[in-house]
Amino acid sequence: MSHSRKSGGNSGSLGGAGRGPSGRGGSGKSAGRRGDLSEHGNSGKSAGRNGGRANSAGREQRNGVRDHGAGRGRSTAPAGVPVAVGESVSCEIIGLTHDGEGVGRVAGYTLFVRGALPGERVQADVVSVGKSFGRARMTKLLAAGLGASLGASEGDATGVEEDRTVGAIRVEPPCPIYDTCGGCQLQHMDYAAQLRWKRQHVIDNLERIGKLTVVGGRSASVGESGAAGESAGDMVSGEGAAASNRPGVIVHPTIGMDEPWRYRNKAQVPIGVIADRLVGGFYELGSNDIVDMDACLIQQEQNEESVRAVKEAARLLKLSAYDRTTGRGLLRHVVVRHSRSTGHRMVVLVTNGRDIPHAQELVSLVREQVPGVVSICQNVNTVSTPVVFGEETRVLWGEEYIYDEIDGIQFAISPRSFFQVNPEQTVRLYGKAVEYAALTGNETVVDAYCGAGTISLFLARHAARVYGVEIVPEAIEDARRNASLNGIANAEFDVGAAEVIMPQWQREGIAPDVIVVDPPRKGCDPRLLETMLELKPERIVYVSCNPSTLARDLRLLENGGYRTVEVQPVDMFPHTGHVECVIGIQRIDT
Ligand SMILES: C[S@@+](CC[C@H](N)C(=O)[O-])C[C@H]1O[C@@H](n2cnc3c(N)ncnc32)[C@H](O)[C@@H]1O
Repeated sequence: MSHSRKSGGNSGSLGGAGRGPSGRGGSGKSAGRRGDLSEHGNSGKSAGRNGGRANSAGREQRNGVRDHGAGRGRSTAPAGVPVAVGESVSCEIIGLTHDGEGVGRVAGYTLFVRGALPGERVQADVVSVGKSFGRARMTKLLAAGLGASLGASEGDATGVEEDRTVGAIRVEPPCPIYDTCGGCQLQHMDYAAQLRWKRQHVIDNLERIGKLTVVGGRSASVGESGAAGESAGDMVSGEGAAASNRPGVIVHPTIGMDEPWRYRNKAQVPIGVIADRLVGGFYELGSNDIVDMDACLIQQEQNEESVRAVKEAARLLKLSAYDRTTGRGLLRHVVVRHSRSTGHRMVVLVTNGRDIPHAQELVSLVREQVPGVVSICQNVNTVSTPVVFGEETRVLWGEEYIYDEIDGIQFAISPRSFFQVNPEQTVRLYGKAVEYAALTGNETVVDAYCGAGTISLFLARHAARVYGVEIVPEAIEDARRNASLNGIANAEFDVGAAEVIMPQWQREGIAPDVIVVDPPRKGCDPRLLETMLELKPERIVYVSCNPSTLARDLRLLENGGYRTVEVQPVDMFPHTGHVECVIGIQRIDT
């Protein structure tokens, strides 16, 4: 197909780009080891993980343990709510939210219980109550949860068989700071159970929000939308729901990792001050306080080493740390990347201002202490915002990017480019995307939300032509560089919002046979979905990091003449509540 085209569209910040464990929320290890029914309740540890700062009332009244309905809870509850703040209740846990809170029921009222797992019965202190749900923190495990509560087992390709697992699902989290760090949410859950829960979480969203019929699925029993505030359910009408003459959607077992630790190739570490000392680690669960941390079990060791080196150098040179409350201080974040395939490392200092005192000494110290470092960059961010990166990036020493390789394709990655953080699982994720695209070599393919062109280049090996669109200009520069680096001539890229660029392409006569979308957590823009329906590609492949927005978008596609054929969850972020999947979607009249 020939056409003339111009680049255009917005240049965006990376604010909406990030995904993966960024980590608020979490679950506690308060209630102890696998199979241990009663020993570990009421430990001081549980407080850090469970109620955050809002739970002092619960703590004060912990001795007033009682089953729901009797006792001395304070009557702060709205009318008709059967529990009160400070009350200790016993409840059954019937589900798990995406941020790792157990979903409990007390007399029909929903309590989100931090630290509790599906199938367990727990004692919990109520820390807040609202009209439709409340929050509690677990103080004691009363009865263990069994794997059967999580839906079908792994190894069951269709989801039709029932799970036969009866083992307890609670394990001792190996991380020593799991109680306080907000990075992981599921370390206290057996890994096989995590994989089953992730699949079930996808099914629940497809059924509840997408109104899809899933082979072997069950109706979602409890909505999480009220708590999470990010469910897409409200945006979907019941119209066109679950057309009964269509075959059900197959949701495959989650593809997990053989060794689900030390997988992250990128760390993004906030810097702050505790007792006049520069610290860096993660935000404490439910707060803006930074936990100083040198080791993280889901990070590649090389990243820990790089962050440690920067912190030590900054302390030695007496660089100031950014104070979020006053807006003063220099060093805001340290972002590091490591490539297992090339051994290359990148260090990015995100600073509140351009001038770095002793910049050359800093660079020398980092180079001495970080083997394999090929790129030391500075990104300037002077705005009071939770977004990590500012608009200006410059090289302090070495290259502008590092190289990585996935399945024989080389990638140059610059500081602000999105690049999947779990390289081992990325091969599986992209492999599925290519499989569901079912390319013969003759197709025109669009890759919307293409980042640094990663999926595009995988697709280009099997397609006639690939068009990628992405909102971050540097990522598109990377994508173009990556195409030429690999001698791939049949992929081209435009900068801009996919919902703006796609209609332009449509006017220019580009008619894709297959469209791949891989949006950020908020899902696809409605204008993009509309354009996709007008373009009528034979197949759509949706890569999603958020089952609720995925389900919302699938409903719109189904109403527009498409059928969701199969869903493959891939565990990109073990021990966190994040769930990634690839979806094969077919135009009904094909
Ligand atoms: C989940 S990432 C996927 C990147 C890529 N497919 C990959 O696997 O590396 C989502 C990407 O969408 C980009 N993005 C966010 N909003 C966008 C928009 N409206 N139009 C185009 N790209 C957008 C982000 O910058 C980010 O690179």
